[in-house]
Amino acid sequence: MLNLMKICSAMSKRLVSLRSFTTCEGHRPSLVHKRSLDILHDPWFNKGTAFSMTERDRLDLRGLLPPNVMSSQQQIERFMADLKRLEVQARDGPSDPNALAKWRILNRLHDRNETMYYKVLIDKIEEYAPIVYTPTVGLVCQNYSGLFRRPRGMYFSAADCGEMMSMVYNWPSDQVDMIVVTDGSRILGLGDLGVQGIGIAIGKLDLYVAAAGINPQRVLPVMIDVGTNNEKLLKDPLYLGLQQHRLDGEEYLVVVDEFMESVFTRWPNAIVQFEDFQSKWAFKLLQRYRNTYRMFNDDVQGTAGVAIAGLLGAVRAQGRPMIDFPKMKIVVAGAGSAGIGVLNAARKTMARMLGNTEVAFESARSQFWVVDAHGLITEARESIDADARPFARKVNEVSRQGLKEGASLAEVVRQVKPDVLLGLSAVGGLFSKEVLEALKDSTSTRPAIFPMSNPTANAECTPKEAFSIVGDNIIFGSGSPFPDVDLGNGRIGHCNQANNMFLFPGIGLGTLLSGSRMVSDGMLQAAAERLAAYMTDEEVANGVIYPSISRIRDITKEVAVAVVKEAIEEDLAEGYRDMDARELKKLDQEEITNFVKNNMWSPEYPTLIYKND
Ligand SMILES: NC(=O)c1ccc[n+]([C@@H]2O[C@H](COP(=O)([O-])OP(=O)(O)OC[C@H]3O[C@@H](n4cnc5c(N)ncnc54)[C@H](O)[C@@H]3O)[C@@H](O)[C@H]2O)c1
Ligand SMILES: O=C(O)C[C@H](O)C(=O)O
Ligand SMILES: [Mg+2]
Repeated sequence: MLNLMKICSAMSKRLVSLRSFTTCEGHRPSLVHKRSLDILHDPWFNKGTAFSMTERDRLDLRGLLPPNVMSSQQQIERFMADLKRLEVQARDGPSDPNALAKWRILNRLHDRNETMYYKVLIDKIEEYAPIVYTPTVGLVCQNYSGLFRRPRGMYFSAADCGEMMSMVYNWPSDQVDMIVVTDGSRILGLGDLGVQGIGIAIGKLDLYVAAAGINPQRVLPVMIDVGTNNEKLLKDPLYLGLQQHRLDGEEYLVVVDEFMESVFTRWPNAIVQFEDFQSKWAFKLLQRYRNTYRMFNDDVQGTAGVAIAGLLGAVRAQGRPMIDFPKMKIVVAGAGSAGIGVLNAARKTMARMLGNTEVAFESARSQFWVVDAHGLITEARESIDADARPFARKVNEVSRQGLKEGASLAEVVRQVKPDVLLGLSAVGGLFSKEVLEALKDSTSTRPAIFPMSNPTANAECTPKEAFSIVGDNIIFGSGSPFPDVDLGNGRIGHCNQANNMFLFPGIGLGTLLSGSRMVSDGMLQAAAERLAAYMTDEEVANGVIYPSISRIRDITKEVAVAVVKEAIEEDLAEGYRDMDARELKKLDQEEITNFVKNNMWSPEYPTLIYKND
């Protein structure tokens, strides 16, 4: 008896200690209010052939499944065998001929069994991120009307004005942590895809689950359908969205304002990521909401951070000290939401390094040359976009360099001999042979080339073109994934993926767990700096300036830790669940890391228990 009491007391102590250290969500039993087929049709609870016999009895599933109980590993193997079989049968998609077929199969798995879907995605992230995310997600959006099967996410249209506050209650989940919203007006470099742009919100949230461990029951993809200016879609009888031209001006703002008010009324702790809004609205909406709501714009702010990390990586790769960054000459092709976001952030970073004075900020401006669809932007241009104006070059300054208003990209590269050539233009092949030849005269020992536009066909150049024309000793980073280049003699030209996927999941997770009411500039800067410092000196010397996608869960955790720390330091952190602001402030670096790790969802089947109420 005494022994039994000792064992019980030891066990209860162990339970208490387990409770205080293990908050991993996957291990808790889940209460389920359904039985039978309702469970099998519910992707949140469905385990398919992995339901144990006792669970099948308890949940009235016996006879509804083949008798053999499979382990989750066996399920994955069966699924993988099917997926691989298809690779030799199907033919569609551009860079990967089977890409769309793979997406279809993965999407069906997503509909049937969320846990298994995310297990596949996490275990094989390198292979399937390019399918559920960039570049295939672009193809999916283009073909969405044909691919649409089961709805996923919410659609708010201009026709719903006045109704949104009640509509948000149609979503089945009382808790929503992450919302990704688009209006479909600039999907990757593919232009206005209208309602079909929902695919981009779904793809981004897939990475939120896979990389940041946001619970898939608490994500919400959203499409705000205010019409489309894509004439082809407007004429297509099968188009799923509103067949009208886009609302603009006040009419547009009324819709987005109502959406924001409605989602934050129901889910005050949610974070809203704006994605793929045309530049014209991207900046305006960011300014309009960023001090009131927990939101950020991924294309403006996420991209800026990823580019800063890449630019600092390029300085390191040249063997120069970081303080040399403000001396870099940078040519940017593209002055849209992404290009201007990068320019603003790079200028601020340079100014900070130079002492953060007004003089430093002013002088940093002269490190950039911006080329858009009309060529080099100078003050001589008749109408300059307000967001691009701070980067318009002075006429006398550029004339000393042999350049003038509207000079071509090749001329600019030839005259400036930049350290970095960065593309966010959405124009495939813009870094032509002529442009890359001109870059051979760069004054840098190791010029950096960043064709960041997506998807693959919109990349300004391929790594093969860059390495073969400019030379082996370059740094290369593209928005879409490309294979490394064989340089011969066992040497590899490394192709980095310079994509905002290395930041947005960590920014979202860090904001959520800190409970910060806003996403501050400091939090974004901390995220970028963490990414910049992530690679070792040896990796950087080998031209590896971003992690491989197989490490995305780790870098995301690290970025989230940096964001939480910064939110605490700025006194913005209000806490998350049991961890209130005061507790949060007491945590050291290791404890913050554990806090983040323990709150990341993993795809493991919980034991299900029936509860009737
Ligand atoms: N890698 C990433 O993480 C990442 C992040 C955000 C955006 N992007 C990509 O960047 C691209 C642009 O996005 P955006 O939101 O800024 O688009 P946008 O339409 O707002 O801007 C495009 C810009 O490119 C300019 N441009 C067009 N033709 C040009 C030419 N021939 N030469 C030079 N400039 C030219 C336009 O004038 C405009 O300033 C897209 O392809 C998008 O997928 C990549
Ligand atoms: O979606 C991506 O792959 C990156 C970026 O947000 C883009 O718009 O291209
Ligand atoms: Mg985007």
